[in-house]
Amino acid sequence: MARTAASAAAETTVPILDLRRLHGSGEERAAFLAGLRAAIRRFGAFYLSGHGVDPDLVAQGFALSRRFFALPDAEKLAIEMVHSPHFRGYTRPGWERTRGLADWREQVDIGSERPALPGGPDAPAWQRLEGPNQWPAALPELRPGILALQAALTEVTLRLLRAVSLAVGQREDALDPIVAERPTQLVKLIRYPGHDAVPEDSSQGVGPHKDSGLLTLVLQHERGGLQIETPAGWLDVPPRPGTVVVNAGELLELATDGYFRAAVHRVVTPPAGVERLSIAFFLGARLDARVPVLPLPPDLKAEARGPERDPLNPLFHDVGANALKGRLRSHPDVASRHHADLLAATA
Ligand SMILES: O=C(O)CCC(=O)C(=O)O
Ligand SMILES: [Fe+2]
Repeated sequence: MARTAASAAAETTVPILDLRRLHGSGEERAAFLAGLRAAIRRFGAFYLSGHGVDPDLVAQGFALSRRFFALPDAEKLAIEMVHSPHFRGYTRPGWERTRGLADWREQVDIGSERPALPGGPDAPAWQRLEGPNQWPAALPELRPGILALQAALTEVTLRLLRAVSLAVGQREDALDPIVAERPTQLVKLIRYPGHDAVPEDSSQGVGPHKDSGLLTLVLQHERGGLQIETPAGWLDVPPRPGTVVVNAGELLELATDGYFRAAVHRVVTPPAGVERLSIAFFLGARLDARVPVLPLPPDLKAEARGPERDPLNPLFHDVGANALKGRLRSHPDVASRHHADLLAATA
């Protein structure tokens, strides 16, 4: 049924789903899957409880993040992203862009820890996204701590992805081929400085966007600021103890032919004197895969609107092209230093 602005306005938060119910009785499992489908269809996002990620790993992740951001600028800039053709490393506040405007946050991008591919003139451009991370010499604990967290978040997100397939009437392994062996993993440690530390005319922590992969988990440390766009306006998604926020990404929008739409979301700059830490985990598909359009059952197919057509943000079934699009746009300094040939080709 079409949602009216009035009913959406009554909504104060996105639903909470308990992943333990997926492994409960038949009835619990069915209720979980129905709730999952409804939440992604309606909001593109939800809270997930019962996810089983070790709270100590999460606490350690935030502790490491805090220590990293407290390092002297010279230590952080030693691993600045502009040194990495693979878009890994540190980005200073104001250097990332969303829809052309500066995002007032600093962050470290830590992707799948794999060697660079050989490349060469005929290699597909997405191969440039694979390669080693940059690790700070001044904080050697970061590497094991964040890679352990990345592994735990990958495991739960893959489990959730199988549930998403079931929720739209597929076999649970329907999307396995596009994530087998080498899914795209990205952990982003993020710090949003308070309003006093950003230019006065901006409250853009990160501007409105869709995530380019399959599913994103957002861990928020104490402070809110994340908002999801709904027909009735922006909905706050503050932290809730024991939960993570899950966003559907562009590849799920493509796989369901728009039955699901990726969540448009943003983060608002915290008040003066307050900082906000978050850790986002992005699960994408294999960069060499093509996202299939799943054969939805007729009742769902009838409600699939097709993927959104936004000239400013075309969506690509070729996973590598979709991932590269987002990276080149968000990090123009990396793009012009390492990938000027691609910019010239798409200009
Ligand atoms: O920091 C957050 O809460 C969300 C970050 C986000 O949406 C992103 O980095 O894509
Ligand atoms: Fe995002």
